[in-house]
Amino acid sequence: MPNTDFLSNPVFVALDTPDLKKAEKLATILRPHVGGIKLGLEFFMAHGHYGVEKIADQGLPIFLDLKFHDIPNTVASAIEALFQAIKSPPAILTVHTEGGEAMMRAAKKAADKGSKVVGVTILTSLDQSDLGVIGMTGTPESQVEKLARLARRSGLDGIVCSGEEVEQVHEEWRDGFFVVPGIRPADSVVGDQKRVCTPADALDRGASILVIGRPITRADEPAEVASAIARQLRRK
Ligand SMILES: O=c1ccn([C@@H]2O[C@H](COP(=O)(O)O)[C@@H](O)[C@H]2O)c(=O)[nH]1
Repeated sequence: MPNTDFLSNPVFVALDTPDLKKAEKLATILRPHVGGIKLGLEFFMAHGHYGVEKIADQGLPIFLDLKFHDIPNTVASAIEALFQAIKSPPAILTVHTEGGEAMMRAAKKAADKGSKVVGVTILTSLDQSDLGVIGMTGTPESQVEKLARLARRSGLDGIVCSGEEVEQVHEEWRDGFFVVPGIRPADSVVGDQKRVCTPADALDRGASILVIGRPITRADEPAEVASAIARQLRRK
């Protein structure tokens, strides 16, 4: 069974690097200060399930953020292949909600061996004007609400959304699991994120876990930043 012991510290640090040694070093120094580790496409492309297992050996729950988006058969087969290859299933997996209901159902069924499956709604790097350019009408909030309903109806465990929408969605889906990236402690560099929120605000609004990458991993002292965030969240 996957390690889901992340409720004591809701911070999942995103180790977004293709460098296995660097990821292992960061995992080692951050392990006492975070609740889990998020690995994404650039790490998986470079090291596959072998790399995921190396990081999982450090004992923290793994959120494998591969954002599956394809037809139902392909997504289900990809998840089954992952589960056959990997020693133990990741605690959390992602699919794109825009893949539709049948795809989400197939993903959840394939992942039934123990991973939570959450649906990515509107990426936190997009704002209202970006949605207009790709032909989406409505605000990010209204799109996220609509996609959250679809994810829930499709049997997913929860969604990925920004701190700007999580309160509203949590009101409607009380037992949903809400993953919130786009987290920026006050004064940190926003970079390519557009819908951002501080760690404390995201938690107050109903986030289940917070995904934090560069504000921690690119700090001069990553462990100090992670530990300060954990202390701040514990005081709440
Ligand atoms: O909407 C989304 C979905 C996923 N992410 C991922 O979260 C981290 C954020 O990293 P930062 O360095 O803290 O910006 C990254 O791995 C993304 O792939 C997201 O940002 N937004």
